[in-house]
Amino acid sequence: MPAIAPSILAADFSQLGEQVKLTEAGGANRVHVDVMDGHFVPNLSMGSIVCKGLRPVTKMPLEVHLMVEAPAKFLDDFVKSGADSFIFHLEVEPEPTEMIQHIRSLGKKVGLAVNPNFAIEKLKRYIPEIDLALCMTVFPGFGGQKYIPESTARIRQIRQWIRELNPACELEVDGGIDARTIGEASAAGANVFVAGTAIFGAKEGATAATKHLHDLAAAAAT
Ligand SMILES: O=C(CO)[C@H](O)[C@H](O)COP(=O)(O)O
Ligand SMILES: [Fe+2]
Repeated sequence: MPAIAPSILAADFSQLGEQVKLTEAGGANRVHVDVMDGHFVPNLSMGSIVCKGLRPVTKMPLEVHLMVEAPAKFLDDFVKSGADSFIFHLEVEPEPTEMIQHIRSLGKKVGLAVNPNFAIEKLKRYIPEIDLALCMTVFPGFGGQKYIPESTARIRQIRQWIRELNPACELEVDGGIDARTIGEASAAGANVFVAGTAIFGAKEGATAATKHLHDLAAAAAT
């Protein structure tokens, strides 16, 4: 079963709780919280206070995507604020085992992300240690970008390694996922789909858009 993770980066922050509930009504499975520090990526976004605000509003797990240079610094505050899982980048932690174990010791799930120009071979050896691999399908830092077509072959390769090394590991895609691209990513082997603009910017509303993406991903799944 595919999972849809609405990225609140694209939500209307004047009514964030309501926006998240709309996606939950459409069958969303987890909330994707994009944390940017202005160093690892050229943009600033949100911190743990957003998780604290959302925690009482939704039953969905809160997944924190750390696009920051020093992810370890922020973990405790996010845990206190109700975060359920952390994704950090292999670019900033080239030897990630200690960080993976630290996140597990906090009782949280752990994901490892790679940017579109990062050698995925370096991710391979850590697949047995993680709960989720995140294949970025845009360069991180901004919502509303276009899916990079070369991502599809990368997704297919990572899925093959996951089958061989750790079949329980999830494969997430993030960036430019919409009704036109989700089928391709799903057919290539992704099973968790982050979508911001395609959900919160949808003419038909966030509930219908979430359901539509879910149906398309399920129909294309291999
Ligand atoms: O990590 C991210 C950006 O760095 C976001 O999760 C991603 O861009 C989602 O936005 P959209 O669906 O609009 O592309
Ligand atoms: Fe993200």
